[in-house]
Amino acid sequence: MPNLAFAHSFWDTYDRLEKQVKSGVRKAMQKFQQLSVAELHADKGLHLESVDNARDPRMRTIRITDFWRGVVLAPDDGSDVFLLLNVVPHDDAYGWAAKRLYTINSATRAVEVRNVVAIEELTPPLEQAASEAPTRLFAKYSDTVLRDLGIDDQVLRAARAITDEGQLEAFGGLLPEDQFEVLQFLTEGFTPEEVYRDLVVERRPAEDADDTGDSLARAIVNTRSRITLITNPDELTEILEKPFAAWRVFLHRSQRRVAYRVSYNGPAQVTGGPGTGKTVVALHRVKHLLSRSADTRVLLTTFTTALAKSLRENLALLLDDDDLLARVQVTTVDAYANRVVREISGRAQSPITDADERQIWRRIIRTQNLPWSEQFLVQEFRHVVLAQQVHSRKDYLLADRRGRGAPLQQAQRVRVWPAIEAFLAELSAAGTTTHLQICDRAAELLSTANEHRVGHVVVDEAQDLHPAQWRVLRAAVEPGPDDLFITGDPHQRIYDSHVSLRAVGISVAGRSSRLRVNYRSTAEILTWATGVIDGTPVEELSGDGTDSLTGYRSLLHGKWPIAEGYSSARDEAVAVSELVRTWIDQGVRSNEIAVCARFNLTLDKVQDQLRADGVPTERVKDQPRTEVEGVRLASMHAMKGLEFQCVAVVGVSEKVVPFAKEITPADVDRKQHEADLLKERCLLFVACTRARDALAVSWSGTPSPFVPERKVRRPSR
Ligand SMILES: Nc1ncnc2c1ncn2[C@@H]1O[C@H](COP(=O)(O)OP(=O)(O)OP(=O)(O)O)[C@@H](O)[C@H]1O
Repeated sequence: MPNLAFAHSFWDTYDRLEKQVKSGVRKAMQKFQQLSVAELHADKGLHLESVDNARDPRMRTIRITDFWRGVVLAPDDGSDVFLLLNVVPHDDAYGWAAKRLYTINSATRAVEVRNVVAIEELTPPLEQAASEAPTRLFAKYSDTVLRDLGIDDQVLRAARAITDEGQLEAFGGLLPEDQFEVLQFLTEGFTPEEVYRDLVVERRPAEDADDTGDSLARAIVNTRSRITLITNPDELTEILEKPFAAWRVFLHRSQRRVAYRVSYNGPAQVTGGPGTGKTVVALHRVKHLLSRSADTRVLLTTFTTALAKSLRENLALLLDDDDLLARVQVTTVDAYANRVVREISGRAQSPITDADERQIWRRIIRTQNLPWSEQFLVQEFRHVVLAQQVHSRKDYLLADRRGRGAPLQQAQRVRVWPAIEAFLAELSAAGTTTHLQICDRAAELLSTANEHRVGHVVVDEAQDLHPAQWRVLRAAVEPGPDDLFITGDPHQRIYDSHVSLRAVGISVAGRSSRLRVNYRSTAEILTWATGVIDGTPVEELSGDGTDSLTGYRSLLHGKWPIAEGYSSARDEAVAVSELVRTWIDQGVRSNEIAVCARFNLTLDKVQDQLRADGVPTERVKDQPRTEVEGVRLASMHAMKGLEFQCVAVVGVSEKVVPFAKEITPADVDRKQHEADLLKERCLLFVACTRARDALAVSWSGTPSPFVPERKVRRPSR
């Protein structure tokens, strides 16, 4: 019986195939497990046939349905592993298969694929253009150095013609994977010795180091980062049934480079737009850190309880080993701080809720007859007093209020400080505190309690963390190599926390990488959603300069999002329910559909309508288990970090997004006004980028000014 293996290019399309095509794939795959090689060739239904003019003579197609073909690499060296490469519509399959060539990398011994036709066509014009250029990107490396790193003749010729990084990136998708990665590493300033150590040695199987007799089967086993080999029938069923766990097995080049880098000489940061795999990278980094020593302990942490729950579930999927899992603490920063204080000081903490906090501020505004809003005082306390650890009137009068909008005159500060004191006195009288104060207490205690520290901290969704939360993370781990690994996206900052990481003792200079390819949403959804941000500059994650979405893209295609207005909220709820039912009729599971809104009240209306129409629903805040059926309903804030096949963002009307109450009037404070507007833009951006295949945005009355419909251009295919 032959063996079967799947290349990562297969999953890129498989996940999105319709049910009937998927079932065709499953049936075809079973034949590979049931028939001998001779029987496979003779099977009429499978129709295993060679491809005319294929550059790789091992290329074959198989019949999946009338309209779909599978593309397979058939061994011709006496080995027995068939490699499934792709599932492609009939008319495109032959073109796809004819241009690709699979080879074995001379250094890593892994299977790589290139678009050989495109490289041949593009190299001569590139050489022509380069003849005029003053420098070439790889001029300083000799042919021998490049060959030792696995670069072969064709790639060497192309590399010699490349003059800058932009050209390399543009060419990259055509080049064999490991070779492209070697070239990327070199352009990023790594020495050939470092590339050899971090990439070649890491991938090349030790036992094969001197073996030159490569067979396709052996190389497939060596290509664990891009190919999964099926060793028993149950595994086949499992892998085809659970396609979205593909991230466990395949990391894309840029992801693997950052997640499995042997070591960083201090804190490292990974940024990237929504869906670029930052969480996936954080999880794999944990796996890598655990593999380095048997007693490594890791704190994997994030912002909200829902995100921590999802990290915990996904880490269990990735590690699948209780002993490894026991060495990782997965929790929110606040819960971690709380636990540290409880364990070290022996006293349980009772933080107040946001609602209680606001109530106290309202009372203080009344009794002290203050001219500021409760929102202003909440922010002043959070972003100045707690952020900068201001403990006295004198310090407050001198405090730097950078990022807080209009300056406060001394006379005004003199009036604010008694309000702050009154607030702190109320907390103390009631025996309570705030989460952020607990963080500071934990940081203080950790600085003298080494035994409570962990070996490494990995932080996901870092963009909303407050300086006090950063301080506790800084204190949780001894400064040094691989102390902190931070992932986040400043375009998804929805709580207005602005931090200079350097100021809290975390410098990521020289250890910062960016992911640019979105693996979640279609290019159509991404283009539309990016229009919500409308090019507004956003502050970098580390607080140094601004961040942009330049180069951010998706390789997937689908339908253009639906953006639709209704005359009343009732009509909108009816239409949304109808759309949800259409998605379900098309085969989408109800738990893969989300409806989200700025307010819970809007969700109540849609929920009533869905129930009346017989559609099961679940509120995300109730934390239903992933497999429980029911359309998920969530506020925009609660959508952070989640994803669904289809998403309806409802109630996106003029008065709701941005929500007037959250926006400081421009005449009161222009800077804060702009910051508040950006926060609301980011919120809508987060909600829209949760959708994988379908996005619908709706409103009643006048649409939100952030709805970009008419301004953005559809991506070309
Ligand atoms: N290497 C991979 N192979 C398969 N799927 C992947 C891979 N990397 C990411 N994905 C998928 O892309 C989606 C987005 O990944 P992830 O949640 O890690 O992105 P993110 O950058 O953290 O997103 P966000 O910032 O929007 O929360 C997930 O469905 C994930 O499984």
